[in-house]
Amino acid sequence: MIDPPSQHMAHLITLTATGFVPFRSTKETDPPSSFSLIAPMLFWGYHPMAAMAVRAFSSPRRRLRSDVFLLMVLFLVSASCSTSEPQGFCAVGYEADCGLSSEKILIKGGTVVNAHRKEVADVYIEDGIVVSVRPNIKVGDHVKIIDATGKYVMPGGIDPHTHLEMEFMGTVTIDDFFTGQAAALAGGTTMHIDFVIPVNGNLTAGLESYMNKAKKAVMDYGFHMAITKWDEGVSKDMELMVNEHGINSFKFFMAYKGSLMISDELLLQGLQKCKSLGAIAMVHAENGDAVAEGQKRMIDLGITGPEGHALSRPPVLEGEATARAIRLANFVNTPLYVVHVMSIDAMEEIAKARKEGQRVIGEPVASGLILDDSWLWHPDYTTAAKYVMSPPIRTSGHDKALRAALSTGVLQLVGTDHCTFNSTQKALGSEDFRKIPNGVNGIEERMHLIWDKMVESGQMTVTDYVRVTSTECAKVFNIYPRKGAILEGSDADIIILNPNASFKIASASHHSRSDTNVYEGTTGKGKVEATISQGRVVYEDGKLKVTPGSGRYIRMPPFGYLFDGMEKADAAYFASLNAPIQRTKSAA
Ligand SMILES: NC(=O)NCCC(=O)O
Ligand SMILES: [Zn+2]
Repeated sequence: MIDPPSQHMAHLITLTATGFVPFRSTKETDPPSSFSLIAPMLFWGYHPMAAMAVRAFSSPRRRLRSDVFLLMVLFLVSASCSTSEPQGFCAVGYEADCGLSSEKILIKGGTVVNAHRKEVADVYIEDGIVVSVRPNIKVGDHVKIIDATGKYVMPGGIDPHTHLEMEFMGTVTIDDFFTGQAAALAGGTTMHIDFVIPVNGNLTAGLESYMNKAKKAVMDYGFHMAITKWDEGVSKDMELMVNEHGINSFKFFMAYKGSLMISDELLLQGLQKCKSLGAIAMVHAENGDAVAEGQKRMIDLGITGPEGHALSRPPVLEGEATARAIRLANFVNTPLYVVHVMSIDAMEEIAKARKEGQRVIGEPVASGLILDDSWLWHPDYTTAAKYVMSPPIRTSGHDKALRAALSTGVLQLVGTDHCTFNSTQKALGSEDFRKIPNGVNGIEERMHLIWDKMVESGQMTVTDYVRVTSTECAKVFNIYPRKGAILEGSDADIIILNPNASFKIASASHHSRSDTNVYEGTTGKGKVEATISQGRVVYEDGKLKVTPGSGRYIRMPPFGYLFDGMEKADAAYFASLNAPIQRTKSAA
């Protein structure tokens, strides 16, 4: 658990976690700039003391007390370190080089896997880019050699669905762009796409706020944007987001009545706007009005615990909203992306639409593929509450059906919806399940869980694993083959996975700031042993080496492959109308 809200805190965590003296910049007199972020290279191996220290700052009350202590320590630490705050961020298109030293790396003898093929080959990396992929590459001195014999060399995972430092249900998700991304890297994910939540409906203010949050980023990231209200300003701002700010997807919440939920009328406006901009419309598909009724029903029945969450929003409400969104997208003739598909009901609506030729993407998440809802009935509140997310984790059987749909191409890519709250935050709903902050962890666990459950079990090929964890996301959001592939010219975001090693998940050793983990105690085969991000080894031998501020904002251009040929379908539609009919005016 590490999350410095500032560079100063990063120094402190380095001290606490490893006992190292913080790296002291030789450029202390330089003016504040993003370069100052490069100084503290955080060597972050797991250490029980670090875990204790981090956990000690988890609960809001303890945090307040410890913040005073931290401020004192920070004052002392900052006296000997650069005091510069991060300025700006490494944005693709603005700065070619963020000033980080590049590494030359040769990964030797592994099985290199892309979504389209696997081959035994070497991979040579220079300046953050894959330079060559072929057998027997010879290199000179000063090249770091990594022996990957017997291991898989794959594109780093891309998580299409995260919520870092999100204000939600009266609190803020506990992982921010530092801890959340560090956790991601430790688990083999090298890029994620987070959701910008507008400020009072204002998109520009929302983006500014998230750009600030992301200043401490340690890996590449992109943004989707939520749409929570509709007027001329929002419509114009959507144009700005796409054409100026590199956002090519907008999310519409059909649930969370009274906060994020939008009406069908707004959804329709939004779908039309997305189509005109070449942006992907995404939906959280649950019938929010019916959920509110279901919640009232449970409370009237005296069901106030976490089980009430699942009982109040059954699969039929997810299926209904999914079907509605699909039909509206069909009416508009624009692609639709359904986030966190949690039930057979929703999955079957997607299957039906795809069979009929509609461009619908279905994203299951790790929790829905792996877990079942029996946890919500656990007698211990803290245990039960950590499984509360929306749509809910379903009864046993939905998970298996979703895995089958993923392996057969009915669903296309896997996210996490990493939206983590610690047990103190989850306790906000101890008297009323409606107040339990919705969300579970997953950003660190996804790559391991999907490997073990899908590949190790024999249900999915290794190439399909790469497709669902990385390549398809890069393609849908139009950043392939820069991301999602190990090809000459691709970004060197790479993992090395040992299929014979094992993993064990535990809150005591994970890198999230949370004190709980919904996969607590889970073991499996297939271990990410090294993560390379932007051409630098950031995770190796169980240790993280991350640099706050080194994460780059990845712009995602509009009109990705899902829009190819859409205009022909539009033309066919107009031709089919057989209208208007020329009528003569009747004499009467
Ligand atoms: N899924 C969830 O429970 N929390 C995050 C917000 C959302 O994606 O609905
Ligand atoms: Zn959602």
